[in-house]
Amino acid sequence: MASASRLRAVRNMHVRAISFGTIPRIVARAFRVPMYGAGVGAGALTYANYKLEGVRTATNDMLDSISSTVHDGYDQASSLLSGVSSTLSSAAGSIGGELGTLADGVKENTSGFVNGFNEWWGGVKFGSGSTPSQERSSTAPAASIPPPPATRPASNESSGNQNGKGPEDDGPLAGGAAALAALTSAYMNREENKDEAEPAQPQELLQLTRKLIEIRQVLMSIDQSDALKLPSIVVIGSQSSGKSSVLEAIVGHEFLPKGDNMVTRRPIELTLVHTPDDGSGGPREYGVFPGLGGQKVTSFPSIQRTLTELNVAVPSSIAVSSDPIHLRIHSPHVPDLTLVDLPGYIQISSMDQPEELKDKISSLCDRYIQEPNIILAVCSADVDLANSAALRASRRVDPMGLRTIGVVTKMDLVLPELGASILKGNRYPLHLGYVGVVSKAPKGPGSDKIRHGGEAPNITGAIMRREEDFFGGENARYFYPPESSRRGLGSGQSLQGKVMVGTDTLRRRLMDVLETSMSGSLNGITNAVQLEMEEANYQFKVQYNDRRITAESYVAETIDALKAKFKEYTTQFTKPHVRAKLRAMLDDKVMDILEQLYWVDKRTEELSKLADDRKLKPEELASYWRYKLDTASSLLTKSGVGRDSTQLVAEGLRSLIDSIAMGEPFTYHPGAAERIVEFSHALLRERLNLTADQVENCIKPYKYEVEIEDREWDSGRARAEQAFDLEVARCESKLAEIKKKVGGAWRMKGLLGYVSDLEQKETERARRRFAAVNNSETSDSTDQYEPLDEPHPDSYKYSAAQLADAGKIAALFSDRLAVLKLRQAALKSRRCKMGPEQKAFCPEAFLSVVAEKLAYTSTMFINIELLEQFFYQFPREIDSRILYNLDREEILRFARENPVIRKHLDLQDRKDKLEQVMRSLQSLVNLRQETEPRSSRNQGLFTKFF
Ligand SMILES: Nc1nc2c(ncn2[C@@H]2O[C@H](COP(=O)(O)OP(=O)(O)OP(=O)(O)O)[C@@H](O)[C@H]2O)c(=O)[nH]1
Repeated sequence: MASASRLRAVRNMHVRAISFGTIPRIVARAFRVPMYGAGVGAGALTYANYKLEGVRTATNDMLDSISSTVHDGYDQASSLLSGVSSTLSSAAGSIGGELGTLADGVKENTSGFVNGFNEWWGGVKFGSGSTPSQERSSTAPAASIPPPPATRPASNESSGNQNGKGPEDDGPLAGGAAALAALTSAYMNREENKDEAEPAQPQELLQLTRKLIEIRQVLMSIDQSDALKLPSIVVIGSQSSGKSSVLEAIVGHEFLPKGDNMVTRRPIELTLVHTPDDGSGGPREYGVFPGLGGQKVTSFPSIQRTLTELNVAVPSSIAVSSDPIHLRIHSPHVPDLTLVDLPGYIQISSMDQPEELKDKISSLCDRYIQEPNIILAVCSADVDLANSAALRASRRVDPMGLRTIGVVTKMDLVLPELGASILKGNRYPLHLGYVGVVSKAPKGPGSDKIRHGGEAPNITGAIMRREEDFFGGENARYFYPPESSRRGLGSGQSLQGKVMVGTDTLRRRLMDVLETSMSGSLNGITNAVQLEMEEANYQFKVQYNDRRITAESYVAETIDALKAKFKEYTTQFTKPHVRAKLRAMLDDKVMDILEQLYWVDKRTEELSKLADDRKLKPEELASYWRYKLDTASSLLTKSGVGRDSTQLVAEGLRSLIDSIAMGEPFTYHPGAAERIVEFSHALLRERLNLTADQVENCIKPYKYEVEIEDREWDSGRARAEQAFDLEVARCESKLAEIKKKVGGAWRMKGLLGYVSDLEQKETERARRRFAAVNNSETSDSTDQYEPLDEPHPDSYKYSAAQLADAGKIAALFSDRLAVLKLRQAALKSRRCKMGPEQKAFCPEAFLSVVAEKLAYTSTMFINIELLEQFFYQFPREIDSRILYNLDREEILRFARENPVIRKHLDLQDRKDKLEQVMRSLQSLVNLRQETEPRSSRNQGLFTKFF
């Protein structure tokens, strides 16, 4: 039997793994009608508001104009500021009459105002005009913080002033101021009657800013290059200087991360979108995190929580990340602004912070304070400005202070006279000036509400009241210079003597500066976008021949291609193909059975001789051989053919699907590939048992009786012959291989003799051992037998064990070849050709016929129960589980997984967005050209501030 198992090992060396080797491997302002010409009809208060704005604008524009005139005469800003007084008084005299006319006109009616304004407009030299909004000034503190009672003119005092003189007494400029005061009073009364929470929000303002903010967002989504950057306001300051409080005061809600352990770890890019209440009942105020799915977050405490989580997610070992958090806040109470909150400058790192943290924060801030951004340098009033990290940083990049606004927080913590002197900016002058605020969020019933999960109230009103209390009353004399001082402006006081206070003033200041800055960037950005757009169009033409694609079309094409590939490969599963595969599997089984029952049986030679006996009738053949044939037939039919054949076909299908899922383009879509494999395998699992049972049932009859026709016998015998030819050829080639290895025929012969001797000696040893065990007297006889091993001529080249192994294998192949040739001859004998009744003489032919019948029947049922079902269901499952199951986001993600498609989509998207931005910019440029005097075009940001 040892020999039998060795022979099986030899046979298995020839058994090719049954596999489907042929399965491929790849199985913006609607430029508001200029406010001066805007329709006025919304009632006296609105009307007064307009006038106030107009007069305020006119007054400030006059000053700007004067300063521009002065500027024309002086090269340096510092010379302007020191030399302005004489020029200013003469300039004031020359335009005072016009302003008086204007103020009178204001008192009369709207058209009077417009006419007066137009007169003034025409009369004043615009050395530095710019957009209508640029000509507007927001630097009038009186508009935001009501003048103190002592100085606040009552409405019936509107024609008077502090000295009890009429406007005429003090000249036209004072007259204008009186008109301004009267309107201020009316305006403030109106403001006081308004919803506390709602700050003064000139609805006509900032359309340009809004459009450019929209454009900025589009540009940011396609390019981070400096050429395509529009300005933003960057908030810098030392830790705890009050940056967050200022931003929250502007927004009107507490929403920024708070905590002791440096909770601002990432830049927060904040876009405020003024969204008037549309009366639809939807949320009036909400935040949107574009990076987190773009859902509306209507609760400011939730926004705060999200921001805190996103910040503290930065590991303390890194402490600061440059990856910005984008947040949009929509509210009827916010202006259109873009702001960036940055981590506060620190002096020294604490124990749990990296040592280089100070430098990291500094370089992060440095990246943001580059042009064209506006720097909001937040300094605490109770800390000497000389120690302000924010001012130091801004000076490095903006030495002239042309794009830096100083915000002095915590004004309540210093004496008012000290606070006012800081705001005058004499020590560290900034052209955009300093604004003093008291922006600490009030604690009150609102806080409790938040703590209990309620909606947070708007804090703007409370902050404004607190600021009014602080900057008004007794302290007003420091922050609101008396009228004589204001007039003093005209008699030579420095512009720097003006102080700006209050969060609302700051808000307006920011709106104005940002708008002016944006407006100044208009031409530059338009040119840059034009260039980028042309380049993108060119690339799109060259690379893709203007062929547009969509993520949806890519998904659809991919699915179609998948189905087509699947269909193509299914041709390998036609019935003849499947039958051939099953036949190959069963033929292999037949060989195993023959080997097991015949080839290792010494009497097989005898069977071959009996076949030559012409007189011997089949029924006369010894029952031994007939019984052997029945056993062989049972082994074949009862070997689990149903399961094995179904498994084989299912494996083929699995390999097919796997090869498709692993091939292009699914190499880019591992998620989809996994899903395809998953559901297809599940489908196969579902069908496997059912099909196997069906097949097993259908082949059941063959387990008991196999009827064979002559025709079937002939082809069975022919196939058996072929199988034997192949087996003989394999044995011969194997022997030739060994012969070559050992060094030729005679050496081979010697080796076989050597092995034969060894076997004989082994047999002798076994015999002696057996005798020794049976005979106690010769108990030590195992040691007595002489050593039988004799050296082989090749033993100097190979070890005895190697020689023995090679020899044994050679002997096995040699024996196998002998028996195969014997049976080959029998198959070709006359008896075997006679027909199926000779089956006991020719078991090879009989088993071949049975294998063919099993393969045929199995194929038929596998085709019906497995293949047809799978081929029908697979394409439908692809549709339902992949195509129809993807939402828009998933489709986009799927398409972008393919780098080729991603590149195509990115360029197409870039081209489209640049074209869209270009259209918006072009309409803004056109509108500006239509609405502006030729001389006032193309002015930069800072011209008006000189
Ligand atoms: N008295 C007073 N306290 C203020 C004022 N503004 C802010 N604070 C307080 O100053 C502390 C720091 O204010 P924040 O706004 O958190 O300062 P910050 O610069 O954002 O701090 P970091 O984000 O840690 O850098 C808080 O306790 C505020 O309540 C103010 O105008 N007056």
